[in-house]
Amino acid sequence: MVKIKFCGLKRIQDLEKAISLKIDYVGFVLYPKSPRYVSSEELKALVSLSNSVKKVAVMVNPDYQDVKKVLDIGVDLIQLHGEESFDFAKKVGFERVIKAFRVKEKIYISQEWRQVHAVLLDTYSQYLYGGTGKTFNWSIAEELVKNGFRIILSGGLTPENVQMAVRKVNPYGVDVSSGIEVQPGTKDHQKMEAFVRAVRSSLS
Ligand SMILES: O=C(O)c1ccccc1NCC(=O)[C@H](O)[C@H](O)COP(=O)(O)O
Repeated sequence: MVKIKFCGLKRIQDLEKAISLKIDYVGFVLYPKSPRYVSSEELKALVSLSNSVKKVAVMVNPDYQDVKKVLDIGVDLIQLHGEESFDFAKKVGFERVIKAFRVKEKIYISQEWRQVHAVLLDTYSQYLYGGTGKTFNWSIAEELVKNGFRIILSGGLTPENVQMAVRKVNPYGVDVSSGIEVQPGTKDHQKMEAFVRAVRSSLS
């Protein structure tokens, strides 16, 4: 079954809805310039309510000390969403890292990155690190899956297009943020349900 990650959760009621849908990962954005930013205090409260789901902290070019503090709060995985090096991921611990790569027209990802928990492919923008709501050429993701990468497909997924994406790419997982939102940081519960339904019926 394709794994599902909802990202950019800020509100307790959205987290509770995500948990009730039995998805696999929830993501909290710790990048201060994001409209989906959560503070350490907010993170603590959200993490304490998320027992039955993997908790992912999304960070952009963090210091190792900041990563350690976040792991101490109880998150399971760190999504490195900037230009972090392979050595930095090694220091964090490969099993705890989702490495995001932002795709323009082409991308080369060296084989050593296959050691991390998963590689997340998102859409490149010169203005935003994430949450663009835009798709990229899924053939690039399809190729990396065929080359043995554990890919979480992201960027512009919605309840309407996710089934097509899963059928084309056959990813390990899918990630969505703005496609299930009313506005940045406020999730739409009907869209959350529709997204999960679409993913779970995509292979039948
Ligand atoms: O969502 C953000 O605001 C964000 C800011 C800085 C770094 C990463 C961010 N989001 C990371 C995610 O994993 C999003 O789910 C991903 O970019 C897809 O977003 P969307 O295209 O809106 O589904």
